[in-house]
Amino acid sequence: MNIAVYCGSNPGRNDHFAQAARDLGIWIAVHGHALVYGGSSVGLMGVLSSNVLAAGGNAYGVEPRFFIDAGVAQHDLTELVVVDTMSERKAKMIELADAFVALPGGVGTLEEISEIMSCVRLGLDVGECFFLNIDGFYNPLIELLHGMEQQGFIERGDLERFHFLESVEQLTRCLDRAERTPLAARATAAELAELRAEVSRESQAELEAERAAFYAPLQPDWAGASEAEPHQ
Ligand SMILES: C/C(=C\CNc1ncnc2c1ncn2[C@@H]1O[C@H](COP(=O)(O)O)[C@@H](O)[C@H]1O)CO
Repeated sequence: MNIAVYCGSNPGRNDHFAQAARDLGIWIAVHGHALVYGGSSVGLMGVLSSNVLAAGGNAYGVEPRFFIDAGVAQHDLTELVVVDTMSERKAKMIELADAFVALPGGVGTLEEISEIMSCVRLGLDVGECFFLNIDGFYNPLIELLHGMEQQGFIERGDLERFHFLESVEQLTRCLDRAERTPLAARATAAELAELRAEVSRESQAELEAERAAFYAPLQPDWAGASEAEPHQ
């Protein structure tokens, strides 16, 4: 599956964000998926893509020419698709991807995932829309969406199609399930809540083992330094 990930061009101030980008990148590679992303080497985008590549996965960048000229494109991508405008980039990423994930980020991330939310709401069947809500980063957006529903701007059914997950473990379970489920029969938020409850210590241990196996051949000092406390 081609997984589009939108995230900050800055790393943010919470180390859990980079840890999540790293874990998601490794998971994408180890599980034979491909990353579709904005193509930059900076911030969380850089952490994510470099970990996909380092773990032997495929990463497709879609980068406007002016960012390449500014020197922020990631090196050694599987393919760098060069476009002229930000609008072209968004359209190309939608064309290439089967599922869409927003990690923490700034207004660029919000703009990109908002287009996906809008497509999902209009029933355009672009693919499922996930938010990685690390340490409650997206809680204000959840609140805003509920406010929109209460004020009659969106329907409860719309809300249920935007999936907010609290950890990489929960997200990857849902991505696995999205891959196996025909678009028309994909999960509602209630079903995903049930699935979240099922996420066991075993799946966390599995991810930890994958990460440990990946880092084992590397320098022990920076492998250790990169292992922050697991987040939940
Ligand atoms: C290259 C310049 C400044 C460095 N800033 C960025 N570099 C690369 N990509 C960026 C930059 N700023 C925004 N983006 C794009 O927006 C999305 C994420 O943005 P967010 O606002 O950080 O969430 C992502 O698609 C980036 O491509 C000087 O021109």
